[in-house]
Amino acid sequence: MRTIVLLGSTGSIGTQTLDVISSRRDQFRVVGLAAGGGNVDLLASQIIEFEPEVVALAKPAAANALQRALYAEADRRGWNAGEYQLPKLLLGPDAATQLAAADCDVVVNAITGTAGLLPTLATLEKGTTLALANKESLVIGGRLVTGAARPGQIVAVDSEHSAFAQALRSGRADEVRRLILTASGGPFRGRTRDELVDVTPQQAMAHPTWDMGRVITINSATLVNKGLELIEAALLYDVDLDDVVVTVHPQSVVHSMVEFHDGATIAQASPPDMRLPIGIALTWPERLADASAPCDWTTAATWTFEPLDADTFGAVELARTAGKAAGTAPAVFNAANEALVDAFWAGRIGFLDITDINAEVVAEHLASGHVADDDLTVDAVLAADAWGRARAAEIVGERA
Ligand SMILES: NC(=O)C1=CN([C@@H]2O[C@H](COP(=O)(O)OP(=O)(O)OC[C@H]3O[C@@H](n4cnc5c(N)ncnc54)[C@H](OP(=O)(O)O)[C@@H]3O)[C@@H](O)[C@H]2O)C=CC1
Ligand SMILES: CC(=O)[C@@H](O)[C@H](O)COP(=O)(O)O
Ligand SMILES: [Mn+2]
Repeated sequence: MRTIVLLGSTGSIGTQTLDVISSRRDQFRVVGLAAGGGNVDLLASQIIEFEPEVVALAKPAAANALQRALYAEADRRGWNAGEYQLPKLLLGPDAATQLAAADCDVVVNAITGTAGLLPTLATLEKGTTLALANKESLVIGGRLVTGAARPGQIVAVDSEHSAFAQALRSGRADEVRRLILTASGGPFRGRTRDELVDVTPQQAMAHPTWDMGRVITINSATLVNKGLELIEAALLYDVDLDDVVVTVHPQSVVHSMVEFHDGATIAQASPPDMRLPIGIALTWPERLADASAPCDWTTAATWTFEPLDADTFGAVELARTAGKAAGTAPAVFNAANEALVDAFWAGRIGFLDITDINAEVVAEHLASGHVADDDLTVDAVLAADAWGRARAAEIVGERA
């Protein structure tokens, strides 16, 4: 029986993780759940269903609503008031970080954005296996995160990085030549810059193959997600950023590949379903039987690969620049992006501005204020994060 703490339980990865667990109660027990507080009804039903001992809520103001939702849910199930025991509640912005340090076998970090950094570090410090969906914490924390982890302590949930881990089992580290990172290309694959000027958030949300949370879906449309994943791959598997190449594979069946020095390429293929990488992350190094359906080899299928249009989708090369600069540069890249995605969502900037303004912000940071890897601290990362957000918002304001 593996005990699980799930951070970000009400989101896309969070709900799919609980879906994996719900039919395997003999293998997993949920001991803690954390959420932001944006969906207390869903959190309440998860609490009743999985009976965690502790629940963390980032917004203290949502606590009363959660308690009301819990009693309403218990009532709906016909339980008497005395039959229902409230779990211990942790409240506030540090609640998920406190929960990450609880006793358990695996912490799944499925929070979105920078808010995942301190929970990631708390999990590693405690010595617990970290099933990492929150790529942002690794990207912005860089060597602070990898340096805090013992070998194998971080297990990737991200589909491409799970694919790398699976393919890497085919050879020794010194036999690896390159990592081939697949990208769906997003909803705007094949379009020119001119054709992207007026696209709307709703169009950007129409991902061709995956149903995901808002930020990662917009990031897939700009290819910022692939930029974050490039840095994530280099950090997780200790390869040079120039040895991670992106190829566009619109079907999202080949989840990534490893090229070895004899010319062999090993790919991991399965229909796009996050329950496979979530399942293997919960049980790593073993596979979780029947986590998802395999490919259907009885019907015709075509898998295509094409080069990335880096002129139209500049985010990957911008990420490579930030990743090579390392230190606080990836934190600024990520923070500016989070602010710019919000601005795009609110209709204050256009789609192309997301990457164009981010490039300005990163360039300014590299010219002044950049803290190098050797001097990196958590405070420096958080300060760079705050600066990146503020500077991006300022430029948005100047353009309004
Ligand atoms: N969705 C996917 O298929 C994939 C996602 N990922 C990565 O996984 C992470 C999660 O993505 P996704 O599930 O799509 O995102 P969602 O937006 O769907 O979910 C985010 C979750 O985080 C919670 N949350 C937000 N802030 C806090 C906080 N301060 N403390 C605790 N919980 C918080 C939200 O709670 P609430 O809304 O209730 O307030 C919600 O449960 C991201 O880093 C993403 O890049 C990686 C690969 C695939
Ligand atoms: C499912 C997953 O891992 C996402 O990160 C996915 O990769 C997004 O697809 P894109 O390739 O469009 O960014
Ligand atoms: Mn991914």
